[in-house]
Amino acid sequence: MAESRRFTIGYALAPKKKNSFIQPSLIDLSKGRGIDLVPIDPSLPLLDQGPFDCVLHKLYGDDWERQLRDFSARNPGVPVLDRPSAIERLHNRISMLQAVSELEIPPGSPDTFGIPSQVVVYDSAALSDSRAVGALRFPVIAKPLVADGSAKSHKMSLVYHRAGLLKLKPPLVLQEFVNHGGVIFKVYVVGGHVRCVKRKSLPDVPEEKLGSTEGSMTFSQVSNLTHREERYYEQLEDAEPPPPRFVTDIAVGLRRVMGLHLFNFDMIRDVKAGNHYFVIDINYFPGYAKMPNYEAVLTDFFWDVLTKNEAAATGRESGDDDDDGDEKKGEETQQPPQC
Ligand SMILES: O=P(O)(O)O[C@@H]1[C@@H](OP(=O)(O)O)[C@H](OP(=O)(O)O)[C@H](O)[C@H](OP(=O)(O)O)[C@H]1OP(=O)(O)O
Ligand SMILES: Nc1ncnc2c1ncn2[C@@H]1O[C@H](COP(=O)(O)OP(=O)(O)O)[C@@H](O)[C@H]1O
Ligand SMILES: [Mg+2]
Ligand SMILES: [Mg+2]
Repeated sequence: MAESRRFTIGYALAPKKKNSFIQPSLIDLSKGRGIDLVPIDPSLPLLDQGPFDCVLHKLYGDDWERQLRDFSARNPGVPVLDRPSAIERLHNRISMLQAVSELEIPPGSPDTFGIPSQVVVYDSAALSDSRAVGALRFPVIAKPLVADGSAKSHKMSLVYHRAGLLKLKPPLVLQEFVNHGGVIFKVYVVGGHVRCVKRKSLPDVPEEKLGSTEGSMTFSQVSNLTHREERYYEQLEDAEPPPPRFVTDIAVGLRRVMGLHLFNFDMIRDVKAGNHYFVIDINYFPGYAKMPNYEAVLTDFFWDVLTKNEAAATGRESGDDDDDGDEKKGEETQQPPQC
């Protein structure tokens, strides 16, 4: 009896990511579908490793990107998830959110979306220049411009008043703080699969405090903090999720515009408008292990990428000119998201 085809996915991940994502449950489920997940050693040349049917990665740095480019040049038929040139825009908090402005969503939903007003500040002098920051309404969140996975890139300040800007260290993005009921919606995208989950966020700034509160408050990765306060759980449970169709439309649009398969985005609902949402953050290859049933979702995705790629390669060999390009590798059926 003929052996069934097995696939090998090489993964290159930082140790923390490897520990959270490469769980025995994922390895076993994938293995059962004929997919072996094999670590890539980033300290050795990528070209000396493999062979791989697909490369999965989240590493930063020019050397790694060069290695991936060389790998793709030598192995043009092997999908690399995702292309470094597509990931690049997510390393800068301005180009990241420009993707949202590029979306064309079919009309029909009563819900609307956008990004908060923001300005980029490259040097300290601009922090006291009213031409640069004068149009912003306070409070604002100061976010490091670069989102490179470092602890520093997640360190933010909620600044209540213009004087609070002076101690900040550019380059950074000043973004208007939006009262949103203390809950964010994290939308995880894995190819065609979309899943929305609720997480705690910064609490609203009461109207009476606006304009009167001095100074600033620093914080980091607030949605990952383990708060025991019941208030948060109540807020989370009570929060009405955004309509699934609306979430899917944004997810599909972002995926097309960015050319990425693996990402999530953070969305908040303006408490004032009620049906207006702001996308505030987009992350490449986020913490999928926190997504319910992530093993099955990722295994299905791997299977789709590998089998469609193989079918395309076979078509190419047999002269069937049906190559619809890298963009379509890993295209799956669209699932409605759940919150
Ligand atoms: O580690 P986790 O599970 O908290 O995942 C982080 C993400 O959390 P999330 O899934 O959105 O709740 C996290 O998302 P946020 O930026 O916190 O919204 C980032 O994607 C982070 O990657 P990096 O530090 O920006 O390179 C992700 O960190 P890495 O696992 O990629 O290091
Ligand atoms: N414009 C905003 N208005 C209100 N809260 C915000 C805004 N931007 C960010 N936040 C809060 O700050 C947190 C971190 O900001 P985010 O841009 O998601 O950075 P990170 O990449 O570190 O997750 C969000 O999860 C949310 O709680
Ligand atoms: Mg975030
Ligand atoms: Mg982020």
